[in-house]
Amino acid sequence: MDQLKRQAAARALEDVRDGMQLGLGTGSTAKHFVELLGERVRAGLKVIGVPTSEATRLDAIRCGVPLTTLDEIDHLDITVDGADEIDPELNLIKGGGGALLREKIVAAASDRMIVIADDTKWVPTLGGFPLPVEVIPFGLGATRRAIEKAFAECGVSGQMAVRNGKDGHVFVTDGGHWILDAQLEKIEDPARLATALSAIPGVVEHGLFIGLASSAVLAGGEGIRVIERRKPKGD
Ligand SMILES: O=C(CO)[C@H](O)[C@H](O)COP(=O)(O)O
Repeated sequence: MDQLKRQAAARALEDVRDGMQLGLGTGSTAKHFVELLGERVRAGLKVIGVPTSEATRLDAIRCGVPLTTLDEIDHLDITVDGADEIDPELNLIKGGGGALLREKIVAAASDRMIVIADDTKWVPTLGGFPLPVEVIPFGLGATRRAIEKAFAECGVSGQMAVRNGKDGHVFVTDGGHWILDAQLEKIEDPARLATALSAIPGVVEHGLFIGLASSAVLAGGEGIRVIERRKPKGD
């Protein structure tokens, strides 16, 4: 599986040109991209990156990839990031690694988002992977109830749990927030659910990435498949 992730990362790297400003995703697949990019940088490629997490920032520094911020530059050419699920419209569930907020800010600031994954992430309908919802700890009970109401209005339901870290304590995001993971099984209308969740006070961000991915590079036993989004970015 790790080989497939690296193959997808290598394929995305083929789209990177000298002088590009890149968003650097988070997770085990995106980490391969950062490592391969580092090799190219050491061979003379001139690029600059914006990391989507503290973990990726440290990886990029280790690999020698120069970094900047979205305060210093006004746009990114390409963001390359992984995903937890990808549907045929290239809508995504992200946030398995807890970096969804920065990942979405960076993807939205990019001309193109290339999603890299092994082909087990390709699904007909989103929802098998628990949907991460990043929340402010204050007033969590009220936020939870509002989220459950939004789920009901959007025709989905399922258990929701506060995410714990490997140490058994509550997982705290890079932004200092908590994550609720919702087991929804099938999200028939992800765009509607995304809009409903975004309207709830206390919800900082959610892991539904609608209309952000431009293409997906899927690596599987049969080789690599590149799927281009049919509609323009943002639709
Ligand atoms: O959204 C993410 C982190 O917040 C990751 O991109 C997603 O969890 C996929 O990770 P991996 O490449 O390790 O399977």
